[in-house]
Amino acid sequence: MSTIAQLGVAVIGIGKMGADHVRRIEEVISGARVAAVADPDRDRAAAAAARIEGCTVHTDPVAAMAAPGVGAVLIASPGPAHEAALLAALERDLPVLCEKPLTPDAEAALRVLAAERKLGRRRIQVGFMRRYDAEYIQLARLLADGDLGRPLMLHCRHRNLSVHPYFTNEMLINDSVSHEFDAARWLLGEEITAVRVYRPTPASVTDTGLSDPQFVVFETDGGVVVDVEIFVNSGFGYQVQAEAVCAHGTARIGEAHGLLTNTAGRWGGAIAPDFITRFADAYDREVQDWVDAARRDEVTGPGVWDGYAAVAACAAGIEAQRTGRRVPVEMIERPAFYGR
Ligand SMILES: NC(=O)C1=CN([C@@H]2O[C@H](COP(=O)(O)OP(=O)(O)OC[C@H]3O[C@@H](n4cnc5c(N)ncnc54)[C@H](O)[C@@H]3O)[C@@H](O)[C@H]2O)C=CC1
Ligand SMILES: O=C1[C@@H](O)[C@H](O)[C@@H](O)[C@H](O)[C@H]1O
Repeated sequence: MSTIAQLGVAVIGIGKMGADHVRRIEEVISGARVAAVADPDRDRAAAAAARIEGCTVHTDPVAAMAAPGVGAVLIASPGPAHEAALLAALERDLPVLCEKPLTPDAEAALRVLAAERKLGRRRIQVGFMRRYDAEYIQLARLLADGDLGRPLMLHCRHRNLSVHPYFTNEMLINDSVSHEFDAARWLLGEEITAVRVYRPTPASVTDTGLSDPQFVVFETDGGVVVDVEIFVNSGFGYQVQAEAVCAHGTARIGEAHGLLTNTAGRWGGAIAPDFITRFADAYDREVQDWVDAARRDEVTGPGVWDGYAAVAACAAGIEAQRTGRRVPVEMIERPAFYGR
């Protein structure tokens, strides 16, 4: 097996996540360098490239993919821009790490799936970083061991300090709850079959009409019921918690992260401000794994099928959010190409 000496990565979209991934590739992980960056905001892209020798700056993602030294693509643009970038990367047969959501709707996800199948080999990994988080991995192993018995329910809480002002109700599902859809599929090894969304009297409604918080309930084909409190402008910090209720016990992650203090008649600790802090280790492991696999010409992380399954659940979630009804998830049969 041959291994590429060092992977030259084109990073597409240099916002909050893209800039953090540029730093990670340059300063944290091994085996890769940032060879090109692209953002419609040229100054933003130039600022990220400023201290990186040989890194070219582009406003057009396709030009970045064609730049000298580029052998892989990391997509961190907003969801609606993912399909075009994914198809362009597949046309060049480049390995890709694409931030979630794969796409904002199921039709676009199926076009990406068809393009990868036509290429004839898996090239795309989707950025479901919770699969690389130490606590999630512990929970996954515990459930797989079976000591607690059959999982019956998952209770999840997903709170952000705040989100971008452009965040919408659809993004609450596509960008935020997509993590719980993927985590539940991965933890349980089951597909999601139906989604319902409750909208309590909101704490806030933003200019985009985002009503916050919301409560999402979904079912799996193994009969597990999952509930998710999603509260994206909570104003107090970033919390991602999950509790599995099984036939012979329960298991909980995400309760307290980091230092706990006892002083002056009080105990307490800090809450992470955002995902960049809370999931720093998970992103590092995710990107390192992706680079290592890409250098061997492989994809080992969550792929297009996982991205599509989450998008299909999101589509049902958005319809459920709009109508207040229980909406079944519509999915195609899993192609043999994507294994089991
Ligand atoms: N895995 C995770 O935990 C997280 C994933 N994300 C995902 O990362 C992506 C980016 O999110 P943020 O960094 O928070 O957004 P952001 O708004 O901070 O950054 C997006 C950047 O993409 C640029 N952009 C817009 N259209 C573009 C296009 N067509 N081509 C290239 N660049 C374009 C914008 O100018 C901006 O600089 C989204 O898909 C989001 O869901 C975001 C936060 C955490
Ligand atoms: O992926 C993410 C963001 O896009 C999303 O906006 C947040 O709600 C999530 O917590 C974060 O992990």
